[in-house]
Amino acid sequence: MAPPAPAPAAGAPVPAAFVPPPPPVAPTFTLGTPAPAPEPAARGGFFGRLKAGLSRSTQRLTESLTGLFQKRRLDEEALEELEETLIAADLGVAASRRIVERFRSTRFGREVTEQEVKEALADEIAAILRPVARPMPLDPACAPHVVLVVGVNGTGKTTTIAKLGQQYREQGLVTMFAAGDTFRAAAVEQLQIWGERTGCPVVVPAKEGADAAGLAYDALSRAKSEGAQVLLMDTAGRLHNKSALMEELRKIVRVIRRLDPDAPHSVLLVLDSTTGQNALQQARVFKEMVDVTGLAVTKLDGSAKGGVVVALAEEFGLPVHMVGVGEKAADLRPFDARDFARSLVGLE
Ligand SMILES: Nc1nc2c(ncn2[C@@H]2O[C@H](COP(=O)(O)OP(=O)(O)OP(=O)(O)O)[C@@H](O)[C@H]2O)c(=O)[nH]1
Repeated sequence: MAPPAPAPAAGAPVPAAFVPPPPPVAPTFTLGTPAPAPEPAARGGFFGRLKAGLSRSTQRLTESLTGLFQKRRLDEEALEELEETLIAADLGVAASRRIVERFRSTRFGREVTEQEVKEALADEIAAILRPVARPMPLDPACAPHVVLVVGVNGTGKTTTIAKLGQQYREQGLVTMFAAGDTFRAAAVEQLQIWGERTGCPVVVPAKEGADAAGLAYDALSRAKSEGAQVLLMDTAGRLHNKSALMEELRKIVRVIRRLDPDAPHSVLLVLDSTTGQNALQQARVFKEMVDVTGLAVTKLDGSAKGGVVVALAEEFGLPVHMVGVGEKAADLRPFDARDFARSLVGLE
């Protein structure tokens, strides 16, 4: 598995994935509506990447399952081992228990094969994920629909904004970025580069350390006056200073509501799947700070802890709007419960 490419730096060559967007096509208003290109190929490609990407997570889970279910009676001991395996694969205690209880009530005492167990597991996992697999609703009539993008630094916020910007532009939507991580010059610069590559104007702070809420206000005023349909706002992610960050995020929300009482229309929390249980903790903390409306789970390619998506679904029930399975704009895709569940347990 190739390691993630480094974040773009000023003057870095343009990655092939971020070629200038093609001419706008008829607008569709949910993220990542599959391109009208040959459907099986597109799906196969994405499913293939998800499967390949999740292989480290899958391996962790299936290695234990293989030893466990070589035509074996599903007794108490086997159920206990199954529960431990699921917890070790980052699915979380609650979801693991729930799945095991379903196994107990439907298959207890029966002789089961590994294949049967995998199929049944995939079904149970998909059942937990299905209610949260929902695309991010977008209403360009809000003029603009404001998406506040929050999360710890390094989880993939800026890249996710860039990918979304590219996709929305391809859908013909006038999209703008706000570089709200005002204390990190590198973050502002990075967003400016992505703005140039994706053709999305970027509102930047007047100086390093400028008030993030002021920047947000300026960005929304400009987006309104320039007729933007979507405004993607980057924010700081300094979790070590939780109370200052909370104050900053709340102030941003207060201030932009002076211009649009319904803003932000979405608060997208970006979580890095490779951090496993940390992602759960981050979700808890950010939910306290701000009214998170949905999740983007990144870096599922190459994560050994992809099972954490199940734990997130079980604990928070927040919509998982999109998942990142690579560096390209097209690698940010809507979350499909069945595909994910089957990939995780190593099924086609
Ligand atoms: N493999 C892979 N890498 C990703 C994915 N999403 C983001 N990345 C990489 O993760 C790294 C961090 O992403 P950023 O977008 O810079 O993260 P950030 O949250 O904005 O972090 P700061 O810029 O530090 O605030 C970059 O190298 C991205 O290319 C993904 O889905 N898969």
